[in-house]
Amino acid sequence: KTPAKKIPAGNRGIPVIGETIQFMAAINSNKGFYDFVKIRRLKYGNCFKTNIIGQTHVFISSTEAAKKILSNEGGNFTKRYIKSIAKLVGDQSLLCASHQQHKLIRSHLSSLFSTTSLSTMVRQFDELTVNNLSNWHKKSSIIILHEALKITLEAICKMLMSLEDKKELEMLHKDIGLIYEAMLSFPLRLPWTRFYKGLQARKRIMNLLDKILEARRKSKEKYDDFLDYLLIKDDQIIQLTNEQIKDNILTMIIAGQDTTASAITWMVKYLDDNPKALKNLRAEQQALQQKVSCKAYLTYEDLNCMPYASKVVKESLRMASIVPWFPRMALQDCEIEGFTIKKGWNINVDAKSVHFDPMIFHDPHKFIPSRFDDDSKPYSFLAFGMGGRTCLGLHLARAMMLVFVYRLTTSYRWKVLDSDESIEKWTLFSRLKSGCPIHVTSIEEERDSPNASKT
Ligand code: HEM
Repeated sequence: KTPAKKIPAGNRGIPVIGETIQFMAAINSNKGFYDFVKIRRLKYGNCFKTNIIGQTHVFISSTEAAKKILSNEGGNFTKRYIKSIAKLVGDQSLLCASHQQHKLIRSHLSSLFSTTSLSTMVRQFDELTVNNLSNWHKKSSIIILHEALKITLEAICKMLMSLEDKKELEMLHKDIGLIYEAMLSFPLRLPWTRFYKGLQARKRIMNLLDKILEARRKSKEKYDDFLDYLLIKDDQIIQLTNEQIKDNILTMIIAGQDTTASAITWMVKYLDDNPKALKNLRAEQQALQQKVSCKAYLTYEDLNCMPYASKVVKESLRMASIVPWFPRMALQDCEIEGFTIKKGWNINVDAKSVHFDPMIFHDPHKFIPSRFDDDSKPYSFLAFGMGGRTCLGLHLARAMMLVFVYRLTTSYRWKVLDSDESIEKWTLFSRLKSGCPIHVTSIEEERDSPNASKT
């Protein structure tokens, strides 16, 4: 006899409103919105049910469930974001497009992330990082998050559409910030709401992209960027429409800037907390510096000579779990690990809890890069998702983190000035509220004056 199916436990809250208020309270607290999930998982176990903004949400946390849902072999699930996110990124965005549209857009976009474009990106990102870091020792403090947001945005905009105009970049920076703040807000279009301000910011960005697209279509010049590739006329390939191009350029900025900058910030903090790991890392990076010192900038191949730094990056991503869960919707009634999942329910893969499962990662709250010396269990490292919706920018994100950490560890020693671990409110991706302020001392100056401190 087959065992009876279970309905996930949980509190559906009060009629209509469900647990929306508790969810919003978590977003608005300095523990971050994941706290909503954490509290319920501790109470109900690895699979629980709740109701947010009129919808049933199940959260599930295990490598087996992650495999079943993310590999989606039975075609039981589709990706689904809450309404406010869908409106802000646009309905042609890769994040929200229908299954068929997604296939078409993803195939266009993934061809852009070739080894050749990654090599160009590494060179460009390194140049931006070197310039940005060059005067840090002259300042009393540096907020890592702010600097990382600046360089990741500049790098991504150059890669996508050769946008380098400082004024336009500044405007874009502000508007992308407004969109982030609106992503988790209640979708009310009233002029004083975060959601409305986010939509206005989206409009301004669309106008800028219209201008860039129009100029590009008229231009005879060759740009070596994503936009040029997307506009190439080829009868064999179905072309993307203007709307598809614009929504997906915005999507790549949104998906790439904040995530990578937050990951860099967490990495700097974890290294400051773990002097032994930092010492190992610095030794590796300084040895590499000796080898590559004849070149002005790092190459993509140089990143292969950073085995320890690669594990530092991976461990930082595990602990930070920047995207804590992955939202999907059940397309039909199905069963996962003995639990009944009804058609139309949202089912979220709780990646953060897999990352902190002591049965998978020993001492999960400790920063131990060497844990990745051996291959990890399938579907246990989920920082970039898995399956057909895996992060498109994962190699780029890793490369940016490696370049950044190389430049930081070979140029400076640093001390974090504020150890507050609060999470910033209203952000979709987990961000340190302090932004990780640091004070740096130059390693080069230290060499020149042997009595300088070596903290
Ligand atoms: C450390 C930085 C990053 C992290 C942690 C990250 C994480 C993720 C995760 C977890 C997903 C999948 C979510 C799901 O399955 O529901 C995703 C999707 C995506 N990411 Fe990233 N990402 C990062 C950087 C980037 C960068 C730099 C880009 C591009 C410039 C990018 C572009 C995308 C896109 C386009 C998708 C949607 C793919 C699809 O739905 O087919 N990401 N990312």
